[in-house]
Amino acid sequence: MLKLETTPLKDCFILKPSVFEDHRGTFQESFSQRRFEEVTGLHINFVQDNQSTSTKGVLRGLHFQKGPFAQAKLVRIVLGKVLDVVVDLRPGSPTFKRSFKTILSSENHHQLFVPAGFAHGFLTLSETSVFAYKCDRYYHQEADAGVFWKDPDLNIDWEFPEEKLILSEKDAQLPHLKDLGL
Ligand SMILES: Cc1cn([C@H]2C[C@H](O)[C@@H](COP(=O)(O)OP(=O)(O)O[C@H]3O[C@@H](C)C(=O)[C@@H](O)[C@H]3O)O2)c(=O)[nH]c1=O
Repeated sequence: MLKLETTPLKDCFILKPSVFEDHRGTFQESFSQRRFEEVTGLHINFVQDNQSTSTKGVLRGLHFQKGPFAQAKLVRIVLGKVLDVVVDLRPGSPTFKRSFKTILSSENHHQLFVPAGFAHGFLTLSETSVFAYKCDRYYHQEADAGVFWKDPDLNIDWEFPEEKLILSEKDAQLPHLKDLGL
């Protein structure tokens, strides 16, 4: 069984797979194309799987790929706990510039579907995290883009002490929405 829960953002949803537990541990189908299509009605050809590890306080984001390289992503946590944040950057969408945040953890096993045209980021809340995601477009360095995590126009409460955040040099210098003409 795979359950879908809507979010306040258009086309963005949470997937909750069945998790089987026994004396050995747990089992889940972390992705089944057939079940994904049945539950979402979407036919998406995921072509790249990514995995990153982070320590507590690492904030990656908010990222997207520009134009024709925009990626839909199906994101999940393999180990640990993160605050996952998405922003609808699709001009014309009824939820344009609105954000949504949710906890993804190896306890709740939730997955988040991030539509193409969204910016995405996450903050590691556990001592370490292993984050995994599927993308429907290949990585293109030239199309790599992002929005500053603390953009006042987004007003996202990351619920974490700012002085303890760890960012890449690139992410610390990302533009604001208004610099992107959004
Ligand atoms: C994303 C990506 C990065 N790279 C390389 C580029 C760079 O040398 C190194 C680290 O890249 P980054 O610093 O961009 O990695 P990271 O900050 O983890 O980027 C990721 O953040 C999350 C929030 C997302 O949503 C992803 O789509 C992706 O943008 O890995 C690839 O080779 N392929 C890829 O698909």
